[in-house]
Amino acid sequence: SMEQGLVVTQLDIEPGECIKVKGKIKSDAKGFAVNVGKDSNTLMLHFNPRFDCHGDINTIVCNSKEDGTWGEEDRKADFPFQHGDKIEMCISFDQTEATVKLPEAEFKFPNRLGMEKIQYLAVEGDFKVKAIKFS
Ligand SMILES: CCCO[C@@H]1O[C@H](CO)[C@@H](O[C@@H]2O[C@H](CO)[C@H](O)[C@H](OCc3cn(Cc4ccccc4)nn3)[C@H]2O)[C@H](O)[C@H]1NC(C)=O
Repeated sequence: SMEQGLVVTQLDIEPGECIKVKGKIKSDAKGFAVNVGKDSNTLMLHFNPRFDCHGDINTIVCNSKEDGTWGEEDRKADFPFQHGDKIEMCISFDQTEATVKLPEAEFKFPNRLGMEKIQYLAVEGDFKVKAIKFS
């Protein structure tokens, strides 16, 4: 079965705080995802870089999930990832939007559910987590 990635629950991340995820993209990565929100069924942000999956090539797909139902997808123009990259991303949010900050790029996604805290983090797919930091 699909091996489960890192999951962190019982978090209490507030607006302006940052979740840092450091890791390595596998050399044969098809895609990976970073999910933040309340739990696996209620996501503020599903940040899903796709190298080659679901028919997408080198495309970041972002979405929200409310009570298990996906929202409208938001496909980003930039794709600042390469196979084998070691990356550090910093995820933060406010009442308006979530931000994924990378060294050379920044992505915004609306806080559609008006979430006031992040309690859940999951990293899935072809990404090897090396460290996480909450600040
Ligand atoms: C063209 C008509 C069909 O539309 C397609 O419908 C698919 C099913 O809803 C869309 O794919 C889903 O998009 C979601 C975001 O909107 C999620 O990315 C769905 O994947 C969830 C998921 C995570 N994981 C774990 C994982 C994550 C990354 C890599 C490996 C495993 N397994 N399944 C993914 O299956 C896919 O993005 C969508 N494509 C388009 C162009 O709209």
